[in-house]
Parts: sequence; structure tokens; C-alpha cells
Amino acid sequence: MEVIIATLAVHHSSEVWGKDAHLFKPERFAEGVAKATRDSMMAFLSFGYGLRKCVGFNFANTEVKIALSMILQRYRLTVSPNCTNFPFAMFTLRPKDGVQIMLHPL
Ligand code: HEM
Repeated sequence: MEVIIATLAVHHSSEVWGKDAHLFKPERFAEGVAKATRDSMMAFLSFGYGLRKCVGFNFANTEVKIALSMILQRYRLTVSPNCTNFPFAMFTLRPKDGVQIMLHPL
């Protein structure tokens, strides 16, 4: 595990994200990407950078917000007890076997 985390570079700069850069903290973005990245344009590269940056960036962001708000209005989400969530590094850190989520109707 230590070796995997030590090899990560993208989105893990402690200068940008702080000493807890390795923690999953979506609330970092509560006041927007610019504030979360301390105005460092190269710090958040999920959609690429520069002239070839993803053309679907605004569309994808809006789509995710709409889809998530529709789901959260109808369901409570919990992580399945069967979920092992083994972190796996392939350019970025991701769960090796995905994340099994259970949806409970509200
Ligand atoms: C969460 C959703 C998405 C993510 C994370 C994402 C991410 C990316 C990334 C990393 C690139 C490469 C940028 C680069 O080379 O620097 C890219 C390119 C591209 N994306 Fe997306 N993308 C998403 C959704 C979409 C959607 C919804 C569309 C279209 C409706 C789209 C269309 C494109 C196109 C056409 C390119 C190529 C741009 C070019 O080479 O000039 N993407 N995307």
C-alpha cells in the first residue's frame, strides 16, 4: 500500500491540496475548483489541459450534478458490506474492483 501511494503524482501535491492530499475529501470543492486548487490551473487535470482540453467539460459537469441530485432525492446510498475497495494505482488511484453501492429508497 505504501509503495502504491508513494508512486502517485497527479492530484496529490501537498502544496496545492495540503498535508491531507491523500484523503478523499470532496468538500475541498465546496467553493469551486479555483479555490480548491488555489488558482493553480495545472493542479486539477481530470479533463485535461490547454487546447486539447475535454470539449465535454461543462456538459459532463452539469450532467453529473443533475444525475446526482436526482438520485439523492430518491435514495440513500451506502457502501455494500461485500465491497473490498482495494486501492489500485494506474496513473490515478482507483478501486481495483469498483465500488459496490446499495441504493435504499427514501
Ligand atoms: C466525467 C466526464 C469526462 C471526463 C473526466 C473527460 C475527460 C477527458 C480528458 C482527460 C480528455 C483529454 C484532454 C487532453 O488531451 O488534454 C478529454 C478529451 C475529450 N473529451 Fe472528454 N471527458 C468527459 C466527458 C466528455 C463528454 C460528455 C464529451 C462529449 C459530449 C467529451 C468529449 C471529449 C472530446 C471530443 C475530447 C477530445 C478533445 C480534443 O482532443 O481536442 N468528454 N476528455
